[in-house]
Amino acid sequence: MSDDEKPGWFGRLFGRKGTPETKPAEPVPAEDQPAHEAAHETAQEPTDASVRPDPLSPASQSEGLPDFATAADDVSHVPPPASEPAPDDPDKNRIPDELEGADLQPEPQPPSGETPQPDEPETESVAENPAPVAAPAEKRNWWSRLTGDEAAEATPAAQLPTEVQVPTEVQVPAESQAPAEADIQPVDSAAALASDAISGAVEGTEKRGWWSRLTAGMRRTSSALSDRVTGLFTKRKLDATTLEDLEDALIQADFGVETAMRMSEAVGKGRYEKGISPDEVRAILATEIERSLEPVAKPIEIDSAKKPYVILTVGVNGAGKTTTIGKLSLKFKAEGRSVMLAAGDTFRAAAIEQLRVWGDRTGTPVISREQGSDAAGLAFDAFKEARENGTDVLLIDTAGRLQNKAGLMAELEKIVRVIRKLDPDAPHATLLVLDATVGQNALSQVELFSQAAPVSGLVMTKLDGTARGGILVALAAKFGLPVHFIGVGEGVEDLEPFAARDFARAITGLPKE
Ligand SMILES: Nc1nc2c(ncn2[C@@H]2O[C@H](COP(=O)(O)OP(=O)(O)OP(=O)(O)O)[C@@H](O)[C@H]2O)c(=O)[nH]1
Repeated sequence: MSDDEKPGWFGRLFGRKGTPETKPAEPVPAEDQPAHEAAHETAQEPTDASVRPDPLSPASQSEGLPDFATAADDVSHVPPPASEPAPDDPDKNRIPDELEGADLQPEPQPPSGETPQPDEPETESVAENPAPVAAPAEKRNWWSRLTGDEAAEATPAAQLPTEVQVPTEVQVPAESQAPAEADIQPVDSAAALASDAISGAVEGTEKRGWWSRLTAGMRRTSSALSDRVTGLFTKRKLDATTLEDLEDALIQADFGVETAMRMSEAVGKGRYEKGISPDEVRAILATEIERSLEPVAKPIEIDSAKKPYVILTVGVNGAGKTTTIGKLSLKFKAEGRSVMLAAGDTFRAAAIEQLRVWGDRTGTPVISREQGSDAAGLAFDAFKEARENGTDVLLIDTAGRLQNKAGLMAELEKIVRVIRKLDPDAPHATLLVLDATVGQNALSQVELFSQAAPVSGLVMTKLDGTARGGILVALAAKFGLPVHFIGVGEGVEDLEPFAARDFARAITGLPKE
């Protein structure tokens, strides 16, 4: 069979040759979307269809399958956003009246002691030089502590099939507040989470370089891919069947149909009926992957003329937003920048707690309010305070939300509208945090989050929890959005700026150049 006759993935699926993949859709800027007037939202969530963009053809073979995230049950009771605040009231260091109490109505979790005063937001400033973190008596990973399973090494996500992976949610009672002292021991799951991530770095218990972390983190994907390549190309001449099998292996690793076809064609070019070694194939794949990723591997650039440089983080539940903010705050501080955190995930007590602990441990001020406060108002006040303090970077956390829930996405639009009352260019960066273990669902997350917020870059977490790390290449091919950071573990050193060559070599199992 010649090159031309070789059917692609769809061709083999439907018995046709070379069916082209659906043309990628451009992410839609929030400004181009009809304004969701939050006050007009009803408590009833619209159906998926009402928020999907223009009927797109399936972007992948997994589209149309159940959304992995719809199994989550912690968002259905979030009420719609309400009206906007008055931005022209500069002296109020609290939620503007128009916003006060009008937004999230979480499940009641009354604190055990005093009732927080809505007009006096809890604003925590932590000393710039935190005490060293105490060594935990026994270092176990988060999942094993949560489950009590000593043997558990893999993350929960790593143990579930892609389609049903719903990130672990741990509800922490509101009364579990983090003490202000810097030498605290974790008092709850959220605190433990942040504490573990930081303590690994502070104590230097795992002093490994990034390449070692990256290759270890990518091992599930690289082993699966490498094994297939070895199996396919050892002592075999290259023919159409071998290339089809390679294409299938690449699709299984979530590279996307179009990219998989392009990569297998690159391997086959001029080599039909000749021998090719597995290492040569890996090298060709690595070159193709690097070529795809090079244009999107862009570091985040903090414009120091903007004080603060406002970074909004968005994403679905459990994608790793809060953890990423904690890790980024350490990086920015290490660069000599002053940082402030805004606990805009006002929906989940554990998330507020988690960010406070990150703040305590990294010596970063955290603006937080009681659970259920209005997130847009909090973001507005944090921005104002950071500006008054001359803070370099303000990182705003937001509640996890499913990309197909219109009410929650409208709330995100509201946060953006509200902070733009202080600076029309804000947020200066909007990072969409994507959990690699969700596979092809990440494509729809990019599309739909881009409609609610001006997504300017991606952070991909949990590449260590999946054998389908090729999704990053599929995302690059489809959207071309900058990839700023990738995460390969829970530790603070497991998030690093994205480098195309390193990633390409790690995912194909090649040594560092
Ligand atoms: N294995 C692994 N786990 C990660 C990574 N990044 C984050 N996590 C874990 O993912 C879990 C969820 O992270 P969070 O930061 O709480 O996620 P979130 O997006 O803020 O969650 P919500 O508040 O529910 O929206 C935590 O257990 C993190 O430690 C990563 O790169 N690898």
